[in-house]
Amino acid sequence: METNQTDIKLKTPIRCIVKLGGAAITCKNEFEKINEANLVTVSSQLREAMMFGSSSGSVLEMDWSKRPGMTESLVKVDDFKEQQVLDFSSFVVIHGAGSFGHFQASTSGVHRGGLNQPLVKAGFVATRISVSSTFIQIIGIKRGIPSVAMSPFSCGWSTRERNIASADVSAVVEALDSGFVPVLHGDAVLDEALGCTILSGDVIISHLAAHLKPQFVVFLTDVFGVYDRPPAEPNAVLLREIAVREDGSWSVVNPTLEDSDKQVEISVASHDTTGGMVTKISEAAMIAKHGIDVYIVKAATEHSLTALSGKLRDKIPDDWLGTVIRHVS
Ligand SMILES: Nc1ncnc2c1ncn2[C@@H]1O[C@H](COP(=O)(O)OP(=O)(O)OP(=O)(O)O)[C@@H](O)[C@H]1O
Ligand SMILES: C=C(C)CCOP(=O)(O)O
Repeated sequence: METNQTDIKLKTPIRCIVKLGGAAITCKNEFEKINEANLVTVSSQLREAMMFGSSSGSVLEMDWSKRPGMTESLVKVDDFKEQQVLDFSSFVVIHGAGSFGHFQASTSGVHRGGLNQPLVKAGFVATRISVSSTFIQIIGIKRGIPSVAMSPFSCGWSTRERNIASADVSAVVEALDSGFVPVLHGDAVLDEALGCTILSGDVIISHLAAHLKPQFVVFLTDVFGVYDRPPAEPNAVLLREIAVREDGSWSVVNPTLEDSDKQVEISVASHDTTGGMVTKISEAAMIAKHGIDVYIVKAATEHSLTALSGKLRDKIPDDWLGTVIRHVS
């Protein structure tokens, strides 16, 4: 894999890489519909976690621009002159597509490649417009978080047979070192073998974690964690802890199942072009292999705030709902 980074040195160690799952921040089955309530709560929780648990202090929107049709911005340029420099811990945010991008990509087959076909080429363009608009709305609802957009396609990321072939993280490192919160997203990218494909936010987070070595990784989604079968099915059991072995294989250690190596049953929405929960678990296992704890948790809940705040690193409280994926030697 050509990743163009030999020795990555961050000025400050990175605390957390978080994925805002498309199933949580959008209404995944409705075309291009944001789940605004979740997004607002998630943004507040992110800010609180970045500010080391403090929810106090004035929140200044980073963008005071007044656009046609918008009411007057509450923030004025002069407000920034009185503001103290805020001490944020280092986070990287990646958001999934949810109801943005997956519909365009699946109807035109962008994930399967074939850029020489007019429908695929148009689909590539349409997918990128859609995922970029999600992005704009997400950073629009920011809570004083100095976020900057870094689209994988625009940063030159590409794949070969759907695996990352080139993904220079130096721009992400520079943004972090300059005090910004880089925001990346699942994207349509060029593929050396297929022409094009869809790069999932779940794969991006795993690539970044391998190179940036955060203290922990959080996947926020619309269910409490990984279940032994699709959570809508009767008697689905939440898997609280999954142990990943040196060779990347994994098994459930809590709760104790009759057959701990039994694969979990997973359903994936028909318009999902990136594999849904299947991809998430395998990428989470890859991350855990590096000794980085991964938490899969329901967004906009007390459990997601606990995970984002890093409190699970010492001890997992009995009443915490979510799935921990960690390395065992
Ligand atoms: N065994 C399972 N355990 C947990 N969730 C499952 C399982 N099988 C299917 N699912 C479904 O997986 C979905 C979450 O995965 P999905 O990839 O859609 O999340 P996301 O990362 O939030 O979205 P996106 O990929 O659009 O960013 C849930 O809505 C859930 O119903
Ligand atoms: C362009 C698309 C559909 C990106 C998909 O990213 P994901 O939702 O994180 O799997």
